[in-house]
Amino acid sequence: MQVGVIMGSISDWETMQHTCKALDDLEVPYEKEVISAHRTPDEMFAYAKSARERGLKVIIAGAGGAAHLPGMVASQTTLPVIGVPVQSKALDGLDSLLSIVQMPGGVPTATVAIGKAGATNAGILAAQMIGAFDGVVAGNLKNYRKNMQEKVAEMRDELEQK
Ligand SMILES: Nc1c(C(=O)O)ncn1[C@@H]1O[C@H](COP(=O)(O)O)[C@@H](O)[C@H]1O
Repeated sequence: MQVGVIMGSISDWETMQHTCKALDDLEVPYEKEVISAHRTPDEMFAYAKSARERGLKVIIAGAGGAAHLPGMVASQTTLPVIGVPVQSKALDGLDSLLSIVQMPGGVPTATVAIGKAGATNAGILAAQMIGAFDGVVAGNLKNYRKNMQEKVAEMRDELEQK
């Protein structure tokens, strides 16, 4: 597996399924797991520490509220970590976003937007990181962009009918 997709709770799946969909579309092999820095700290450390030797290239971590999972995973690996802020009920995901993005200097996490669009972008960004060194994935990304452009062309046709 090239990408590890982890989430703090099964309740994050509604968001994180969009990360998995993007990786499926781009044909990047991934594994998925529920792991929490707060609720399963020992497993979180073991996962992060063993990630590189297990062959992962990128970790995508989604969490909501006090979203410490991406940052804590990043502290235990030198693989790139992409954090997905899950939209929380109480604060609409602003808490998740700030918990993930405001890392101290020296331990970065790449941070995407809150919710579905961010989750999709996390998958694409991971593919782009891998595609920097992998011609097959780079080709899949090129096709993905081409499809997007074709969809915009369809929108233009549709707009003309309005
Ligand atoms: N932010 C974290 C972490 C963590 O950062 O370790 N573990 C769980 N959670 C978050 O708690 C929220 C509510 O979880 P429940 O729905 O299980 O109560 C989820 O969005 C999860 O990501």
